[in-house]
Amino acid sequence: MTQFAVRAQGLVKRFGSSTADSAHTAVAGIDLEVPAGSFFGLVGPNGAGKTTTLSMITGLLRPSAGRVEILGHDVWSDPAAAKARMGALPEGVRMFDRLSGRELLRFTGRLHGLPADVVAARADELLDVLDLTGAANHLVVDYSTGMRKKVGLASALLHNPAVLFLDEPFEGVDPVSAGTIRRVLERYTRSGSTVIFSSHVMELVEQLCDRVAILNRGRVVAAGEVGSIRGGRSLHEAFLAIVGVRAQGEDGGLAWLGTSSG
Ligand SMILES: Nc1ncnc2c1ncn2[C@@H]1O[C@H](COP(=O)(O)OP(=O)(O)OP(=O)(O)O)[C@@H](O)[C@H]1O
Repeated sequence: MTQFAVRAQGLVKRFGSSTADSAHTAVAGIDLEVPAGSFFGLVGPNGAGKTTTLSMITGLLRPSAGRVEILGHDVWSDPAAAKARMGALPEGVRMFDRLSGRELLRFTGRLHGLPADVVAARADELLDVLDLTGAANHLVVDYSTGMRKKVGLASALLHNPAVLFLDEPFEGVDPVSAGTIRRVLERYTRSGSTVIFSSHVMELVEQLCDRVAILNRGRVVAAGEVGSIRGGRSLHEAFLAIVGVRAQGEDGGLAWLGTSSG
């Protein structure tokens, strides 16, 4: 029987009053099944609902409707069990950035209840693998975007979770750091753990993931093995065909753009 790392049923998120005209449905009923051991990509155009979906799945945002399980544990009725099994690198969530990288990892490890010596050893190893040893004693507030992503990834991995959620882990990251992150994730999934990450970089999703879900306007419009979604095309082409691109010339207007007046 397939074991699911993540099972989401009927997830809905409405922002604003549910009755008023101003209510906005960001996620309009999502079902998602991620088999344990998958490298799973969540893709979609801007505003499709990726971050909102990941936030509901990881217990950061309460759904308006629906339920989510992590390895059989309900995220909202049994949060401690579900959260013990997951690590997350959310987008835009503040870190304790007045700590150094090493302090942040040690603090995170102690929050997970790990013994101090285990935390210290794992923190040093993660800092080394992620090329952060040289910056380990610098404040996180002074880190570059790529360094912040890497220390966030280290924090998410420290307690060796079975399921890892990453919201745009490669956004704003240079190719060297992206390669480092990639190697760590590949090493992690080889041991049977599960990664679910959102991205706009189709080439990366195509190379890394075995399964993918395409979101558009708050719904899953395609999901399955990457090969079957691609259907002989590149994932980029499949994405454009499934999501739909505006026909040429439909951009209209902007006749003034590029016609210099002086
Ligand atoms: N706190 C909020 N209040 C109101 N609307 C919100 C809120 N958060 C997200 N939304 C809306 O929900 C929709 C989905 O947003 P979300 O950030 O989940 O999309 P996304 O697929 O992650 O987009 P991107 O690729 O641009 O990061 C958008 O229309 C967004 O404006």
